Amino acid sequence: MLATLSRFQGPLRRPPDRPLGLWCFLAEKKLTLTACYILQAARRLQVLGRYVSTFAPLQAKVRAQQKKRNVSEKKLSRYFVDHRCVRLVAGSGGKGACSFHSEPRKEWGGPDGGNGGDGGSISFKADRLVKSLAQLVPVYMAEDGESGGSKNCYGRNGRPTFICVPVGTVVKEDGSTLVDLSEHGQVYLAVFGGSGGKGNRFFLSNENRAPMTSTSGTEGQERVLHLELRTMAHAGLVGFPNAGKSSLLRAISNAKPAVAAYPFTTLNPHVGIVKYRDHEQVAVADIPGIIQGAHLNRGLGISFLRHIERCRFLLFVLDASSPEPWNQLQHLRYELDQYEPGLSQRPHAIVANKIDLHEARENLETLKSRVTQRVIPVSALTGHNTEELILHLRELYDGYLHGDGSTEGGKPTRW
Ligand SMILES: Nc1nc2c(ncn2[C@@H]2O[C@H](COP(=O)(O)OP(=O)(O)OP(=O)(O)O)[C@@H](O)[C@H]2O)c(=O)[nH]1
Ligand SMILES: [Mg+2]
Repeated sequence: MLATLSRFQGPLRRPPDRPLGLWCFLAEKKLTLTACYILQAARRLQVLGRYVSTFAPLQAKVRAQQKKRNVSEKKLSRYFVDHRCVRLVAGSGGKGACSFHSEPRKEWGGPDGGNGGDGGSISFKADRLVKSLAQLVPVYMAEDGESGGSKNCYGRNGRPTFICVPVGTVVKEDGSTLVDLSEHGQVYLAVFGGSGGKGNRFFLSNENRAPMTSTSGTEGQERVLHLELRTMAHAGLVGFPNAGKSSLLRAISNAKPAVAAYPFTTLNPHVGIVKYRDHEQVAVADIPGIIQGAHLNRGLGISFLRHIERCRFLLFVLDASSPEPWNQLQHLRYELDQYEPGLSQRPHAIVANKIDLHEARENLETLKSRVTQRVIPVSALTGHNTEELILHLRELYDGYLHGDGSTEGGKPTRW
């Protein structure tokens, strides 16, 4: 017992050769030092605790302050893919098994070969979180069904494959449209998997008590399909290059398309949302510039006009400062009708942009007298009269909700 106690006393035990006064001094110093260490450790922990607790909100604040970087148009055209050709190969069915039941003292167990599983199918699924067809690969192969086994075991079916595509994807085969995936969650079963083969148990009959027949599964369907993405927006900005379409979209919505003083700055459609006080939202798409002869593949051609096809109403953006802006309107209408007859007759408004310039103000009256529709003079640069445009946009949208949208047969699209 004494020995144990003396071991516990450990370092505080006075060595027999040390005088009592010195030993007390050293012991006291040791205690003080230990207390200091404990205090220091506590302080460090406190500091660490404060650091840990304030770190996350601090980071969040920094993150919130960081602006969303504008992706350059060149990069965007790499990421934004609006058409793709894919080969789909569904899974083949599994083989049926040929086997006989085997058990001691049971000589004629009978056939027990199970059927093979069905091959996996491939479907397209519209997903509102997917924005481009860029992630699609050229070939999709679904899983094959498993072969059947003895003891009446059926093979497992191949798992179905779902390819997520953006809402607004049109699936075509040899030029004809198969389906228009215009609603979130809509599924189109593109290729069916092959059916599984039959095991010899399937062929058991009164005439044949020991069938040796089993069939192999059928091949899965194979198809080459063309996918096309058509941007879904309520309004489309249509105009010549440099007319100020992107500047206008920047002025009226939260979108940030690139703006520059050279033609064909915009290479891909951009969608901006115009928000109203009653929480209605109108989607406006900025389409790359069209030039005279675009239908003959001049400029960027008319391949992107497929994005206009989906727009319920159009905003013809004219550079009012250019000589004879009314001619621009004629050419734009002609090009649209070349792509799809009657496309230019959709509900529309004419926007005379760059009204801050002297030449534009001079041309405005002549432009108004030359066209029958309403002309809205605006300046995307200074923001002058954009309110009138936003209000007119709402009128067009209300017209679409109450009449035009329902004539298309579908539900009006809301953002
Ligand atoms: N003075 C003036 N300049 C404008 C106005 N709107 C646009 N611009 C200028 O016109 C040039 C072209 O503008 P963008 O918005 O890129 O024109 P865009 O129609 O989108 O051109 P693309 O993308 O090439 O089809 C830029 O230099 C703008 O600063 C305006 O209201 N007034
Ligand atoms: Mg542009």
